[in-house]
Amino acid sequence: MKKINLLGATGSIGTQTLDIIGANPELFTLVSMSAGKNMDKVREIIAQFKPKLVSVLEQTDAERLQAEFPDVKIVFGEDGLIEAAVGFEADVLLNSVIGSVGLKPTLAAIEAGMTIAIANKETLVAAGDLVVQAAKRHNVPLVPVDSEHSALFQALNGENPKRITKLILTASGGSFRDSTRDQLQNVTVEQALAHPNWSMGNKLTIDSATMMNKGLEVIEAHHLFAMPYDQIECLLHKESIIHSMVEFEDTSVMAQLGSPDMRVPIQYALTYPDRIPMANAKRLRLDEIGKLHFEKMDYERFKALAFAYDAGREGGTMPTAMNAANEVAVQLFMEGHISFMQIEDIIEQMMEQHETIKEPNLEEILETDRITRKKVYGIVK
Ligand SMILES: NC(=O)C1=CN([C@@H]2O[C@H](COP(=O)(O)OP(=O)(O)OC[C@H]3O[C@@H](n4cnc5c(N)ncnc54)[C@H](OP(=O)(O)O)[C@@H]3O)[C@@H](O)[C@H]2O)C=CC1
Ligand SMILES: CC(=O)[C@@H](O)[C@H](O)COP(=O)(O)O
Ligand SMILES: [Mn+2]
Repeated sequence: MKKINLLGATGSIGTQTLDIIGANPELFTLVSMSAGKNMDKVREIIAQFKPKLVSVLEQTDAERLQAEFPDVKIVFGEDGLIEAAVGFEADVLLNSVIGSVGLKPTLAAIEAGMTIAIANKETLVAAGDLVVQAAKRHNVPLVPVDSEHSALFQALNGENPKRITKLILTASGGSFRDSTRDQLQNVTVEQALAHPNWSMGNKLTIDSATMMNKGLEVIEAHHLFAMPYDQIECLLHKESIIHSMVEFEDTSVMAQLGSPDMRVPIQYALTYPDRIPMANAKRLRLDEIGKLHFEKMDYERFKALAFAYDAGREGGTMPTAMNAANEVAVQLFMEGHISFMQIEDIIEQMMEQHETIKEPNLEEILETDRITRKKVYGIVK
């Protein structure tokens, strides 16, 4: 029986993780969880999964929940999130919170010696070196949940990493993949939220539309697989059937395929190195799909992806600043304060202004994140 602590339990990855836990009660149990503000969902989860501890964002919500569920320990805020990550000697932290707020709980869980199943890519972008170094120091596995990285992880199973020539991340192109840059001037939030293949949380769906998601994933891959940026390539693949590929010295290419269903990589992260059957999943029928399409990535069209390569190559606190600028800009776009194209402008401006700290410590990373967010709010005001 694997004891799981789940951050972001009310979100897209969180609820799909709960589906897997619920479908396999003899294998997995939910010990501790966190949520943000969705209290209706929290009540449902407590009733079904009976976790020992629940962390929420706001103190007032925590007090109300505590009165309703006296047998559950209810905590809140940043400290609560850390407690939810490390509590009760659980075996695995599945981190599916959104944003760099996931960094401190991840480091705490690594220090507690837990296996980390990581969906929360912003943490790896903001502080990949720190997280990977800590995981090595504590001999803790970092198991990817993100579909592309799970694909790479699977394609690399049993391979000699020295023989890799490149990692190929596939990209759907997002909601505006068939639009020119001119056509993006007045697009709406609703249009940006219409992803062609995946049903995901709002922030990630917008990231996919700007192609910043692929940029975050390039940096994520750099850290998870210790691969130089020159050996990480992105390829447009509209169907999201090939989830990513690895090319080796002998020219062989290993790909992982499947219908777009995040429960597959989530479950694999929980059962690795084993596999178990997947309830109600659609089997891949290539004879029905017929054709798969591939296009060269256009870095002029998808500027945010080019920014991410720049930030990754610069290293230090530059990816931290880029990520923080993106998180705030996406929020401001969703709230109607800026246009879609201004997301890129803000990221570019913040990266130009940022003075990189090489080999930053945790405080320097947190300070970069805080200052960048403040600057973005400042310019938009
Ligand atoms: N969705 C997907 O298919 C995939 C997601 N990922 C990554 O997984 C992570 C989660 O994505 P996704 O599930 O889509 O996101 P969602 O927006 O659906 O869920 C985010 C979760 O985090 C909680 N949350 C939001 N803000 C805070 C905060 N400040 N403090 C504590 N908790 C907070 C939310 O709580 P509440 O809703 O209660 O407010 C919710 O539980 C992201 O890093 C994303 O990039 C990676 C690959 C695929
Ligand atoms: C499901 C998943 O892993 C997302 O991160 C996905 O990658 C989004 O797809 P695109 O960014 O390729 O549109
Ligand atoms: Mn992905």
